Amino acid sequence: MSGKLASEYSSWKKLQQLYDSEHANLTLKDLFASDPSRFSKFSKEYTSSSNPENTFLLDYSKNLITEPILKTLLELVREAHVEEYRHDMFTGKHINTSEDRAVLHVALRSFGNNETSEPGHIKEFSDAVRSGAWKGYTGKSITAIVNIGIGGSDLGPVMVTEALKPYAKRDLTPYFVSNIDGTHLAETLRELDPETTLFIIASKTFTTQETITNAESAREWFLASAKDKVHIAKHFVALSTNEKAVTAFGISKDNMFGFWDWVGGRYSLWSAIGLSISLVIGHDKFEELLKGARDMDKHFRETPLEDNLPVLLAVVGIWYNDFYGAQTHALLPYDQYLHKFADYFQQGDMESNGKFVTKGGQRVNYQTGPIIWGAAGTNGQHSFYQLLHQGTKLVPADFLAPASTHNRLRGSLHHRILLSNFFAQPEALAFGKTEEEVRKELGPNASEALVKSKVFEGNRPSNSIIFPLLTPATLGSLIALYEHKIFTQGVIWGINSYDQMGVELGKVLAKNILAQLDKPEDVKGHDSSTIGLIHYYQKYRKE
Ligand SMILES: O=P(O)(O)OC[C@H]1O[C@H](O)[C@@H](O)[C@@H](O)[C@@H]1O
Repeated sequence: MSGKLASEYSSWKKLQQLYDSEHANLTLKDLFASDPSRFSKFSKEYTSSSNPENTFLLDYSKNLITEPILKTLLELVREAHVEEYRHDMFTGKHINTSEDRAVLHVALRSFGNNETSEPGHIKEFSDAVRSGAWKGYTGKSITAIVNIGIGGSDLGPVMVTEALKPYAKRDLTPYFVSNIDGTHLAETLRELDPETTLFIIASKTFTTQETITNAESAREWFLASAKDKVHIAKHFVALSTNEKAVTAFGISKDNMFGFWDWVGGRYSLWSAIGLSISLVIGHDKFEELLKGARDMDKHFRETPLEDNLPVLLAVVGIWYNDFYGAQTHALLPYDQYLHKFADYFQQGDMESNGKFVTKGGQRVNYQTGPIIWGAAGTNGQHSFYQLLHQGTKLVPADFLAPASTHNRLRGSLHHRILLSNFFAQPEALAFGKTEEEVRKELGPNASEALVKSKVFEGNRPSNSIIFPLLTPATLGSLIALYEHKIFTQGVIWGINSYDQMGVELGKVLAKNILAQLDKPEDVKGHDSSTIGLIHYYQKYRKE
Protein backbone atom coordinates (compact mmCIF):
# COMPACT_ATOMS: atom_id res chain seq x y z
CA MET A 1 0.00 0.00 0.00
CA SER A 2 1.30 3.38 -0.89
CA GLY A 3 0.14 4.70 2.50
CA LYS A 4 -1.77 7.43 0.70
CA LEU A 5 -5.45 8.16 0.83
CA ALA A 6 -7.04 7.58 -2.57
CA SER A 7 -7.98 11.26 -2.65
CA GLU A 8 -4.29 12.20 -2.57
CA TYR A 9 -3.53 10.53 -5.89
CA SER A 10 -3.09 12.94 -8.78
CA SER A 11 -5.38 10.76 -10.91
CA TRP A 12 -8.11 11.08 -8.25
CA LYS A 13 -7.81 14.86 -8.41
CA LYS A 14 -7.95 14.68 -12.18
CA LEU A 15 -11.08 12.55 -11.97
CA GLN A 16 -12.66 15.13 -9.69
CA GLN A 17 -11.90 17.84 -12.25
CA LEU A 18 -13.29 15.69 -15.04
CA TYR A 19 -16.43 15.08 -13.04
CA ASP A 20 -16.84 18.78 -12.20
CA SER A 21 -16.36 19.94 -15.75
CA GLU A 22 -18.18 17.19 -17.61
CA HIS A 23 -20.84 15.44 -15.62
CA ALA A 24 -23.56 18.00 -16.30
CA ASN A 25 -23.21 17.41 -20.04
CA LEU A 26 -22.52 13.72 -19.97
CA THR A 27 -25.57 11.92 -21.30
CA LEU A 28 -25.80 8.39 -22.58
CA LYS A 29 -28.00 9.59 -25.40
CA ASP A 30 -25.31 11.95 -26.71
CA LEU A 31 -22.48 9.53 -26.06
CA PHE A 32 -24.15 6.91 -28.21
CA ALA A 33 -25.33 9.37 -30.85
CA SER A 34 -21.89 10.87 -31.28
CA ASP A 35 -20.00 7.59 -31.55
CA PRO A 36 -21.36 4.72 -33.65
CA SER A 37 -18.60 2.45 -32.39
CA ARG A 38 -19.34 3.03 -28.71
CA PHE A 39 -20.52 -0.53 -28.13
CA SER A 40 -17.43 -2.09 -29.67
CA LYS A 41 -15.18 0.28 -27.74
CA PHE A 42 -16.82 -0.36 -24.41
CA SER A 43 -17.61 -4.07 -24.47
CA LYS A 44 -15.43 -7.12 -24.14
CA GLU A 45 -15.86 -10.80 -24.73
CA TYR A 46 -14.26 -13.10 -22.22
CA THR A 47 -13.33 -16.66 -23.11
CA SER A 48 -11.81 -18.89 -20.49
CA SER A 49 -8.33 -20.10 -21.33
CA SER A 50 -9.12 -23.76 -20.72
CA ASN A 51 -12.71 -24.03 -21.85
CA PRO A 52 -14.09 -22.27 -24.95
CA GLU A 53 -17.64 -22.90 -23.79
CA ASN A 54 -17.02 -20.76 -20.75
CA THR A 55 -17.48 -17.35 -22.27
CA PHE A 56 -19.44 -14.18 -21.66
CA LEU A 57 -19.84 -10.68 -22.97
CA LEU A 58 -19.45 -7.67 -20.69
CA ASP A 59 -21.09 -4.59 -22.14
CA TYR A 60 -20.10 -1.48 -20.18
CA SER A 61 -21.00 0.98 -22.89
CA LYS A 62 -24.10 2.20 -21.04
CA ASN A 63 -21.93 3.95 -18.46
CA LEU A 64 -21.35 7.66 -18.01
CA ILE A 65 -17.78 7.41 -19.16
CA THR A 66 -15.69 8.67 -22.06
CA GLU A 67 -12.32 7.44 -23.22
CA PRO A 68 -10.45 10.17 -21.27
CA ILE A 69 -12.45 9.32 -18.11
CA LEU A 70 -11.70 5.62 -18.45
CA LYS A 71 -8.06 6.38 -19.13
CA THR A 72 -7.85 8.42 -15.95
CA LEU A 73 -9.65 5.74 -13.96
CA LEU A 74 -7.01 3.27 -15.14
CA GLU A 75 -4.30 5.74 -14.14
CA LEU A 76 -5.81 5.55 -10.67
CA VAL A 77 -5.42 1.77 -10.74
CA ARG A 78 -1.74 2.19 -11.56
CA GLU A 79 -1.17 4.94 -9.06
CA ALA A 80 -2.72 2.79 -6.32
CA HIS A 81 -0.35 -0.06 -7.27
CA VAL A 82 -3.15 -2.51 -7.88
CA GLU A 83 -0.90 -4.65 -10.06
CA GLU A 84 1.72 -4.96 -7.32
CA TYR A 85 -0.94 -5.81 -4.76
CA ARG A 86 -2.43 -8.35 -7.10
CA HIS A 87 1.00 -9.97 -7.30
CA ASP A 88 1.26 -9.88 -3.52
CA MET A 89 -2.10 -11.60 -3.11
CA PHE A 90 -1.32 -14.37 -5.58
CA THR A 91 2.11 -14.97 -4.09
CA GLY A 92 0.85 -15.29 -0.55
CA LYS A 93 2.07 -12.03 1.00
CA HIS A 94 0.22 -11.12 4.15
CA ILE A 95 -2.04 -8.52 2.59
CA ASN A 96 -4.58 -9.02 5.38
CA THR A 97 -2.42 -6.86 7.59
CA SER A 98 -4.64 -6.50 10.67
CA GLU A 99 -4.77 -10.29 11.06
CA ASP A 100 -1.29 -10.81 9.58
CA ARG A 101 -2.56 -13.38 7.08
CA ALA A 102 -2.17 -14.26 3.46
CA VAL A 103 -5.28 -14.11 1.27
CA LEU A 104 -5.09 -17.23 -0.81
CA HIS A 105 -8.53 -18.45 -1.77
CA VAL A 106 -7.14 -18.27 -5.31
CA ALA A 107 -4.72 -21.09 -4.41
CA LEU A 108 -7.67 -23.39 -3.69
CA ARG A 109 -8.55 -23.36 -7.36
CA SER A 110 -5.04 -23.34 -8.79
CA PHE A 111 -4.87 -27.17 -8.98
CA GLY A 112 -1.76 -29.27 -8.73
CA ASN A 113 -1.16 -27.65 -5.38
CA ASN A 114 -1.93 -30.39 -2.93
CA GLU A 115 -0.80 -28.49 0.13
CA THR A 116 -3.52 -25.96 -0.31
CA SER A 117 -6.61 -28.08 -0.69
CA GLU A 118 -8.14 -31.32 0.40
CA PRO A 119 -9.76 -32.48 -2.83
CA GLY A 120 -9.11 -36.17 -2.23
CA HIS A 121 -11.11 -36.35 0.95
CA ILE A 122 -13.93 -34.20 -0.43
CA LYS A 123 -14.17 -36.30 -3.58
CA GLU A 124 -14.08 -39.62 -1.79
CA PHE A 125 -16.74 -38.55 0.68
CA SER A 126 -18.99 -36.96 -1.96
CA ASP A 127 -18.78 -40.07 -4.11
CA ALA A 128 -19.63 -42.34 -1.19
CA VAL A 129 -22.66 -40.32 -0.12
CA ARG A 130 -23.91 -39.79 -3.67
CA SER A 131 -23.57 -43.45 -4.65
CA GLY A 132 -25.41 -44.55 -1.54
CA ALA A 133 -22.37 -46.44 -0.24
CA TRP A 134 -22.24 -44.20 2.83
CA LYS A 135 -24.90 -45.58 5.14
CA GLY A 136 -26.67 -44.08 8.11
CA TYR A 137 -26.94 -45.80 11.48
CA THR A 138 -29.79 -48.07 10.37
CA GLY A 139 -28.12 -49.04 7.11
CA LYS A 140 -30.04 -46.62 4.87
CA SER A 141 -28.42 -44.26 2.37
CA ILE A 142 -28.40 -40.50 2.87
CA THR A 143 -31.21 -38.55 1.22
CA ALA A 144 -30.88 -35.16 2.92
CA ILE A 145 -27.91 -33.00 3.84
CA VAL A 146 -28.18 -30.10 6.26
CA ASN A 147 -25.42 -27.52 6.12
CA ILE A 148 -25.30 -25.72 9.46
CA GLY A 149 -23.24 -22.56 9.10
CA ILE A 150 -23.63 -18.80 8.82
CA GLY A 151 -22.12 -15.92 6.84
CA GLY A 152 -19.38 -17.23 4.59
CA SER A 153 -20.05 -20.76 5.80
CA ASP A 154 -23.58 -20.58 4.46
CA LEU A 155 -24.05 -18.01 1.69
CA GLY A 156 -21.62 -19.47 -0.87
CA PRO A 157 -22.96 -23.03 -0.64
CA VAL A 158 -26.56 -21.72 -0.71
CA MET A 159 -25.98 -19.49 -3.71
CA VAL A 160 -24.04 -22.09 -5.72
CA THR A 161 -26.29 -25.07 -5.00
CA GLU A 162 -29.26 -22.95 -6.07
CA ALA A 163 -27.45 -21.67 -9.17
CA LEU A 164 -26.36 -25.14 -10.27
CA LYS A 165 -29.57 -27.00 -9.52
CA PRO A 166 -29.78 -28.32 -13.09
CA TYR A 167 -26.70 -30.40 -12.25
CA ALA A 168 -28.01 -31.61 -8.89
CA LYS A 169 -28.64 -35.15 -7.77
CA ARG A 170 -32.33 -34.76 -7.13
CA ASP A 171 -32.64 -37.49 -4.51
CA LEU A 172 -30.11 -35.83 -2.23
CA THR A 173 -31.82 -32.69 -0.98
CA PRO A 174 -29.72 -29.90 0.51
CA TYR A 175 -30.98 -27.78 3.40
CA PHE A 176 -29.25 -24.81 4.94
CA VAL A 177 -29.68 -23.71 8.53
CA SER A 178 -27.97 -20.48 9.49
CA ASN A 179 -30.10 -18.32 11.77
CA ILE A 180 -29.88 -18.78 15.55
CA ASP A 181 -33.65 -18.33 15.54
CA GLY A 182 -34.80 -21.83 16.52
CA THR A 183 -37.47 -21.55 13.87
CA HIS A 184 -34.89 -22.10 11.15
CA LEU A 185 -33.73 -25.43 12.55
CA ALA A 186 -37.16 -26.53 13.77
CA GLU A 187 -38.84 -25.95 10.42
CA THR A 188 -36.01 -27.76 8.64
CA LEU A 189 -35.98 -30.78 10.94
CA ARG A 190 -39.73 -31.14 10.67
CA GLU A 191 -39.23 -32.51 7.15
CA LEU A 192 -36.33 -34.81 7.95
CA ASP A 193 -35.66 -38.35 9.03
CA PRO A 194 -32.62 -38.85 11.32
CA GLU A 195 -31.85 -42.20 9.68
CA THR A 196 -31.19 -40.61 6.29
CA THR A 197 -29.93 -37.13 7.22
CA LEU A 198 -26.34 -35.97 7.16
CA PHE A 199 -25.38 -32.81 9.08
CA ILE A 200 -22.48 -30.74 7.83
CA ILE A 201 -21.26 -28.36 10.52
CA ALA A 202 -19.56 -25.59 8.60
CA SER A 203 -17.59 -23.08 10.62
CA LYS A 204 -14.12 -21.78 9.95
CA THR A 205 -13.55 -20.93 13.60
CA PHE A 206 -15.95 -23.48 15.09
CA THR A 207 -16.75 -20.91 17.75
CA THR A 208 -19.59 -19.06 16.05
CA GLN A 209 -22.45 -18.97 18.55
CA GLU A 210 -25.23 -19.48 16.02
CA THR A 211 -23.58 -22.45 14.32
CA ILE A 212 -22.46 -24.22 17.48
CA THR A 213 -25.86 -23.80 19.14
CA ASN A 214 -27.65 -25.06 16.01
CA ALA A 215 -25.21 -27.98 15.75
CA GLU A 216 -25.78 -28.95 19.39
CA SER A 217 -29.53 -28.84 18.90
CA ALA A 218 -29.26 -30.93 15.73
CA ARG A 219 -27.17 -33.47 17.64
CA GLU A 220 -29.80 -33.54 20.39
CA TRP A 221 -32.54 -34.15 17.78
CA PHE A 222 -30.48 -36.88 16.16
CA LEU A 223 -29.64 -38.66 19.44
CA ALA A 224 -33.29 -38.62 20.49
CA SER A 225 -33.72 -41.27 17.76
CA ALA A 226 -30.28 -42.82 17.38
CA LYS A 227 -29.67 -43.02 21.16
CA ASP A 228 -26.04 -44.12 20.96
CA LYS A 229 -23.34 -41.47 20.40
CA VAL A 230 -21.31 -43.81 18.19
CA HIS A 231 -23.84 -43.14 15.45
CA ILE A 232 -22.79 -39.49 15.29
CA ALA A 233 -19.87 -40.59 13.12
CA LYS A 234 -22.24 -41.57 10.30
CA HIS A 235 -24.35 -38.42 10.47
CA PHE A 236 -22.13 -35.46 11.42
CA VAL A 237 -19.14 -34.07 9.58
CA ALA A 238 -17.31 -30.79 10.17
CA LEU A 239 -15.75 -28.21 7.85
CA SER A 240 -13.36 -26.13 9.85
CA THR A 241 -9.86 -24.88 10.57
CA ASN A 242 -10.21 -25.70 14.28
CA GLU A 243 -9.56 -29.39 14.87
CA LYS A 244 -9.57 -29.08 18.65
CA ALA A 245 -13.07 -27.61 18.78
CA VAL A 246 -14.36 -30.09 16.20
CA THR A 247 -13.21 -33.12 18.18
CA ALA A 248 -14.43 -31.55 21.43
CA PHE A 249 -17.87 -31.33 19.80
CA GLY A 250 -17.77 -35.09 19.22
CA ILE A 251 -16.92 -35.22 15.53
CA SER A 252 -13.94 -37.44 14.80
CA LYS A 253 -10.89 -36.21 12.91
CA ASP A 254 -11.76 -38.58 10.07
CA ASN A 255 -15.01 -36.74 9.54
CA MET A 256 -13.39 -33.34 9.50
CA PHE A 257 -12.57 -31.50 6.30
CA GLY A 258 -9.92 -28.93 7.05
CA PHE A 259 -8.91 -25.64 5.56
CA TRP A 260 -6.67 -22.78 6.57
CA ASP A 261 -6.74 -19.36 8.16
CA TRP A 262 -5.71 -17.77 4.86
CA VAL A 263 -9.13 -18.59 3.42
CA GLY A 264 -11.48 -15.74 4.33
CA GLY A 265 -15.00 -16.79 5.32
CA ARG A 266 -16.64 -14.93 2.44
CA TYR A 267 -14.13 -16.42 0.00
CA SER A 268 -14.40 -19.98 1.30
CA LEU A 269 -16.81 -21.76 -1.02
CA TRP A 270 -13.74 -22.97 -2.93
CA SER A 271 -12.45 -24.78 0.16
CA ALA A 272 -13.94 -27.58 2.25
CA ILE A 273 -16.82 -25.17 2.91
CA GLY A 274 -17.93 -26.19 -0.59
CA LEU A 275 -18.55 -29.78 0.52
CA SER A 276 -22.32 -29.40 0.20
CA ILE A 277 -21.78 -28.15 -3.37
CA SER A 278 -19.67 -31.20 -4.19
CA LEU A 279 -22.32 -33.45 -2.62
CA VAL A 280 -25.14 -31.87 -4.59
CA ILE A 281 -23.57 -31.52 -8.05
CA GLY A 282 -20.79 -34.11 -7.77
CA HIS A 283 -17.08 -33.55 -7.43
CA ASP A 284 -16.40 -33.31 -11.16
CA LYS A 285 -18.80 -30.41 -11.50
CA PHE A 286 -17.39 -28.81 -8.34
CA GLU A 287 -13.98 -28.97 -10.05
CA GLU A 288 -15.44 -27.31 -13.15
CA LEU A 289 -16.62 -24.48 -10.90
CA LEU A 290 -13.11 -24.15 -9.43
CA LYS A 291 -11.55 -24.22 -12.90
CA GLY A 292 -13.90 -21.49 -14.05
CA ALA A 293 -12.68 -19.36 -11.17
CA ARG A 294 -9.05 -20.29 -11.84
CA ASP A 295 -9.35 -19.15 -15.44
CA MET A 296 -10.74 -15.81 -14.32
CA ASP A 297 -7.79 -15.55 -11.90
CA LYS A 298 -5.49 -16.00 -14.89
CA HIS A 299 -7.38 -13.34 -16.83
CA PHE A 300 -7.15 -10.96 -13.88
CA ARG A 301 -3.41 -11.59 -13.44
CA GLU A 302 -2.34 -11.49 -17.06
CA THR A 303 -4.63 -9.14 -18.97
CA PRO A 304 -3.64 -5.50 -19.49
CA LEU A 305 -5.71 -3.15 -17.36
CA GLU A 306 -7.51 -1.73 -20.41
CA ASP A 307 -9.00 -5.15 -21.15
CA ASN A 308 -9.12 -6.53 -17.63
CA LEU A 309 -12.77 -7.21 -16.78
CA PRO A 310 -12.62 -7.14 -12.96
CA VAL A 311 -10.59 -3.92 -13.18
CA LEU A 312 -13.09 -2.34 -15.57
CA LEU A 313 -16.02 -3.21 -13.30
CA ALA A 314 -14.07 -1.85 -10.33
CA VAL A 315 -13.21 1.52 -11.83
CA VAL A 316 -16.65 2.12 -13.27
CA GLY A 317 -17.99 1.38 -9.78
CA ILE A 318 -15.56 3.90 -8.27
CA TRP A 319 -16.64 6.55 -10.74
CA TYR A 320 -20.23 6.40 -9.45
CA ASN A 321 -19.42 5.65 -5.81
CA ASP A 322 -16.83 8.37 -5.30
CA PHE A 323 -17.64 11.05 -7.85
CA TYR A 324 -21.35 10.74 -8.63
CA GLY A 325 -22.17 10.02 -4.97
CA ALA A 326 -24.08 6.79 -5.68
CA GLN A 327 -24.69 4.95 -2.44
CA THR A 328 -25.71 1.57 -3.75
CA HIS A 329 -25.06 -0.92 -6.48
CA ALA A 330 -27.71 -3.37 -7.67
CA LEU A 331 -27.04 -6.90 -8.92
CA LEU A 332 -29.91 -7.96 -11.16
CA PRO A 333 -29.62 -11.47 -12.58
CA TYR A 334 -32.22 -12.42 -15.16
CA ASP A 335 -31.94 -16.05 -14.14
CA GLN A 336 -34.02 -17.61 -11.41
CA TYR A 337 -31.13 -19.94 -10.61
CA LEU A 338 -29.11 -16.87 -9.59
CA HIS A 339 -31.73 -15.66 -7.14
CA LYS A 340 -29.19 -15.72 -4.29
CA PHE A 341 -26.43 -13.97 -6.23
CA ALA A 342 -27.06 -10.55 -4.72
CA ASP A 343 -27.36 -12.01 -1.20
CA TYR A 344 -24.02 -13.71 -1.66
CA PHE A 345 -22.24 -10.57 -2.80
CA GLN A 346 -23.90 -8.55 -0.11
CA GLN A 347 -21.50 -10.26 2.27
CA GLY A 348 -18.75 -10.63 -0.34
CA ASP A 349 -18.63 -6.91 -1.05
CA MET A 350 -20.01 -5.19 2.06
CA GLU A 351 -18.02 -7.21 4.59
CA SER A 352 -14.91 -6.71 2.46
CA ASN A 353 -15.14 -3.04 1.63
CA GLY A 354 -17.48 -1.55 4.24
CA LYS A 355 -14.61 0.14 6.09
CA PHE A 356 -13.76 3.70 7.08
CA VAL A 357 -10.11 3.39 7.98
CA THR A 358 -7.23 2.63 5.67
CA LYS A 359 -4.72 -0.11 6.34
CA GLY A 360 -2.52 2.60 7.80
CA GLY A 361 -5.26 3.62 10.26
CA GLN A 362 -6.30 6.87 8.59
CA ARG A 363 -9.96 7.89 8.37
CA VAL A 364 -10.88 8.03 4.69
CA ASN A 365 -12.33 11.26 3.31
CA TYR A 366 -14.24 9.54 0.52
CA GLN A 367 -16.81 6.80 0.14
CA THR A 368 -15.73 3.15 0.28
CA GLY A 369 -17.84 0.06 -0.41
CA PRO A 370 -21.33 0.51 -1.85
CA ILE A 371 -24.50 -1.03 -0.46
CA ILE A 372 -25.08 -4.16 -2.53
CA TRP A 373 -28.58 -5.37 -3.14
CA GLY A 374 -30.76 -6.86 -5.82
CA ALA A 375 -33.18 -9.58 -6.84
CA ALA A 376 -33.77 -11.86 -9.76
CA GLY A 377 -35.46 -10.33 -12.79
CA THR A 378 -38.31 -9.90 -13.58
CA ASN A 379 -39.55 -9.90 -9.97
CA GLY A 380 -37.62 -6.73 -9.23
CA GLN A 381 -39.35 -4.94 -12.09
CA HIS A 382 -42.68 -5.32 -10.34
CA SER A 383 -41.21 -4.20 -7.06
CA PHE A 384 -38.41 -1.64 -6.84
CA TYR A 385 -37.63 -0.72 -10.47
CA GLN A 386 -40.00 2.25 -10.22
CA LEU A 387 -37.34 3.93 -8.10
CA LEU A 388 -34.57 2.86 -10.48
CA HIS A 389 -36.39 4.54 -13.37
CA GLN A 390 -37.94 7.61 -11.80
CA GLY A 391 -36.59 7.93 -8.28
CA THR A 392 -34.23 10.66 -7.12
CA LYS A 393 -31.28 8.34 -6.53
CA LEU A 394 -28.65 7.10 -8.89
CA VAL A 395 -28.49 3.31 -8.70
CA PRO A 396 -25.85 1.80 -10.96
CA ALA A 397 -26.75 -1.78 -11.76
CA ASP A 398 -25.34 -4.93 -13.30
CA PHE A 399 -27.73 -7.00 -15.41
CA LEU A 400 -26.79 -10.65 -15.92
CA ALA A 401 -28.48 -13.26 -18.10
CA PRO A 402 -27.92 -16.55 -19.92
CA ALA A 403 -28.68 -16.65 -23.65
CA SER A 404 -30.10 -20.15 -23.18
CA THR A 405 -32.00 -21.68 -20.35
CA HIS A 406 -31.92 -25.09 -18.73
CA ASN A 407 -35.73 -25.05 -18.81
CA ARG A 408 -36.97 -24.47 -22.35
CA LEU A 409 -40.63 -24.23 -21.56
CA ARG A 410 -42.87 -23.88 -24.61
CA GLY A 411 -39.95 -23.71 -27.02
CA SER A 412 -38.15 -21.24 -24.75
CA LEU A 413 -41.05 -18.79 -24.90
CA HIS A 414 -40.54 -17.96 -21.23
CA HIS A 415 -36.89 -17.34 -21.83
CA ARG A 416 -37.50 -15.05 -24.79
CA ILE A 417 -39.86 -12.98 -22.67
CA LEU A 418 -37.36 -12.96 -19.81
CA LEU A 419 -34.57 -11.82 -22.11
CA SER A 420 -36.68 -9.18 -23.79
CA ASN A 421 -36.90 -7.64 -20.32
CA PHE A 422 -33.17 -8.09 -19.74
CA PHE A 423 -32.52 -6.11 -22.93
CA ALA A 424 -35.29 -3.57 -22.40
CA GLN A 425 -34.54 -2.48 -18.84
CA PRO A 426 -30.98 -1.19 -19.35
CA GLU A 427 -32.18 0.53 -22.53
CA ALA A 428 -35.04 2.23 -20.73
CA LEU A 429 -32.78 3.24 -17.84
CA ALA A 430 -30.18 4.69 -20.19
CA PHE A 431 -32.35 6.49 -22.71
CA GLY A 432 -35.60 7.13 -20.90
CA LYS A 433 -38.52 8.95 -22.47
CA THR A 434 -38.61 12.68 -23.09
CA GLU A 435 -41.40 15.13 -22.37
CA GLU A 436 -41.96 15.59 -26.11
CA GLU A 437 -42.39 11.87 -26.59
CA VAL A 438 -44.89 11.70 -23.74
CA ARG A 439 -46.80 14.71 -25.08
CA LYS A 440 -47.04 13.14 -28.50
CA GLU A 441 -48.35 9.94 -26.99
CA LEU A 442 -50.94 11.55 -24.72
CA GLY A 443 -52.27 14.15 -27.16
CA PRO A 444 -53.00 17.83 -26.58
CA ASN A 445 -55.59 17.37 -23.84
CA ALA A 446 -53.31 15.70 -21.30
CA SER A 447 -52.68 17.66 -18.13
CA GLU A 448 -49.18 19.01 -17.46
CA ALA A 449 -48.96 16.91 -14.30
CA LEU A 450 -49.74 13.71 -16.15
CA VAL A 451 -47.16 14.52 -18.82
CA LYS A 452 -44.48 15.17 -16.19
CA SER A 453 -45.27 11.97 -14.30
CA LYS A 454 -44.64 9.90 -17.41
CA VAL A 455 -41.23 11.34 -18.23
CA PHE A 456 -38.21 9.05 -17.80
CA GLU A 457 -35.09 11.19 -17.49
CA GLY A 458 -32.88 8.28 -18.48
CA ASN A 459 -29.12 8.57 -18.16
CA ARG A 460 -29.10 5.81 -15.58
CA PRO A 461 -26.05 3.64 -16.10
CA SER A 462 -25.65 -0.11 -16.09
CA ASN A 463 -23.42 -2.99 -17.11
CA SER A 464 -24.79 -6.04 -18.91
CA ILE A 465 -23.26 -9.48 -18.76
CA ILE A 466 -24.60 -12.18 -21.06
CA PHE A 467 -23.33 -15.76 -21.30
CA PRO A 468 -24.45 -18.83 -23.28
CA LEU A 469 -25.73 -20.95 -20.36
CA LEU A 470 -25.25 -20.97 -16.59
CA THR A 471 -22.74 -23.81 -16.20
CA PRO A 472 -20.44 -24.58 -13.25
CA ALA A 473 -17.49 -23.13 -15.17
CA THR A 474 -19.28 -19.91 -16.07
CA LEU A 475 -20.52 -19.46 -12.54
CA GLY A 476 -16.97 -19.96 -11.23
CA SER A 477 -15.69 -17.27 -13.58
CA LEU A 478 -18.47 -14.85 -12.67
CA ILE A 479 -17.90 -15.24 -8.94
CA ALA A 480 -14.16 -14.70 -9.37
CA LEU A 481 -14.88 -11.69 -11.59
CA TYR A 482 -16.70 -10.00 -8.71
CA GLU A 483 -14.14 -11.14 -6.13
CA HIS A 484 -11.39 -9.40 -8.08
CA LYS A 485 -13.54 -6.34 -8.62
CA ILE A 486 -13.86 -6.09 -4.84
CA PHE A 487 -10.10 -6.60 -4.43
CA THR A 488 -9.30 -3.85 -6.94
CA GLN A 489 -11.63 -1.36 -5.31
CA GLY A 490 -10.30 -2.19 -1.85
CA VAL A 491 -6.71 -1.53 -2.96
CA ILE A 492 -7.68 1.80 -4.52
CA TRP A 493 -9.46 2.88 -1.33
CA GLY A 494 -6.46 1.76 0.71
CA ILE A 495 -8.52 -0.45 3.00
CA ASN A 496 -8.08 -4.04 4.18
CA SER A 497 -10.74 -6.01 2.30
CA TYR A 498 -9.99 -9.18 4.21
CA ASP A 499 -10.78 -8.56 7.86
CA GLN A 500 -14.23 -7.98 9.37
CA MET A 501 -13.75 -6.11 12.64
CA GLY A 502 -17.18 -4.54 12.23
CA VAL A 503 -19.03 -7.72 13.12
CA GLU A 504 -17.40 -7.95 16.55
CA LEU A 505 -19.00 -5.23 18.69
CA GLY A 506 -22.54 -6.52 18.31
CA LYS A 507 -21.37 -10.02 19.24
CA VAL A 508 -19.71 -8.80 22.45
CA LEU A 509 -22.73 -6.74 23.51
CA ALA A 510 -25.10 -9.66 22.83
CA LYS A 511 -23.03 -11.97 25.03
CA ASN A 512 -23.15 -9.47 27.87
CA ILE A 513 -26.90 -9.00 27.46
CA LEU A 514 -27.55 -12.76 27.28
CA ALA A 515 -26.17 -13.06 30.81
CA GLN A 516 -28.61 -10.36 32.00
CA LEU A 517 -31.81 -11.59 30.42
CA ASP A 518 -33.22 -13.64 33.27
CA LYS A 519 -34.01 -10.99 35.90
CA PRO A 520 -34.98 -7.32 35.56
CA GLU A 521 -32.58 -6.41 38.39
CA ASP A 522 -29.67 -7.88 36.40
CA VAL A 523 -30.20 -5.49 33.47
CA LYS A 524 -27.44 -2.95 34.04
CA GLY A 525 -24.97 -0.76 32.23
CA HIS A 526 -27.14 0.20 29.26
CA ASP A 527 -28.91 3.26 27.99
CA SER A 528 -32.57 3.75 28.92
CA SER A 529 -33.78 2.59 25.51
CA THR A 530 -31.97 -0.75 25.67
CA ILE A 531 -33.10 -1.25 29.28
CA GLY A 532 -36.71 -0.41 28.37
CA LEU A 533 -36.68 -2.93 25.52
CA ILE A 534 -35.23 -5.70 27.67
CA HIS A 535 -37.76 -5.01 30.44
CA TYR A 536 -40.60 -5.29 27.95
CA TYR A 537 -39.23 -8.63 26.77
CA GLN A 538 -38.95 -9.85 30.36
CA LYS A 539 -42.60 -9.01 30.96
CA TYR A 540 -43.83 -11.20 28.12
CA ARG A 541 -41.28 -13.94 27.70
CA LYS A 542 -42.19 -17.61 27.97
CA GLU A 543 -39.63 -20.41 28.28
O1 LIG B 1 -17.23 -19.84 9.58
P1 LIG B 1 -17.40 -19.15 10.89
O2 LIG B 1 -16.10 -19.10 11.65
O3 LIG B 1 -18.48 -19.79 11.70
O4 LIG B 1 -17.78 -17.66 10.62
C1 LIG B 1 -19.00 -17.26 10.06
C2 LIG B 1 -19.02 -15.77 9.82
O5 LIG B 1 -18.75 -15.12 11.05
C3 LIG B 1 -18.67 -13.68 11.06
O6 LIG B 1 -19.90 -13.11 10.80
C4 LIG B 1 -17.69 -13.18 10.05
O7 LIG B 1 -16.40 -13.46 10.49
C5 LIG B 1 -17.94 -13.82 8.70
O8 LIG B 1 -16.93 -13.45 7.79
C6 LIG B 1 -17.98 -15.32 8.79
O9 LIG B 1 -18.25 -15.87 7.53
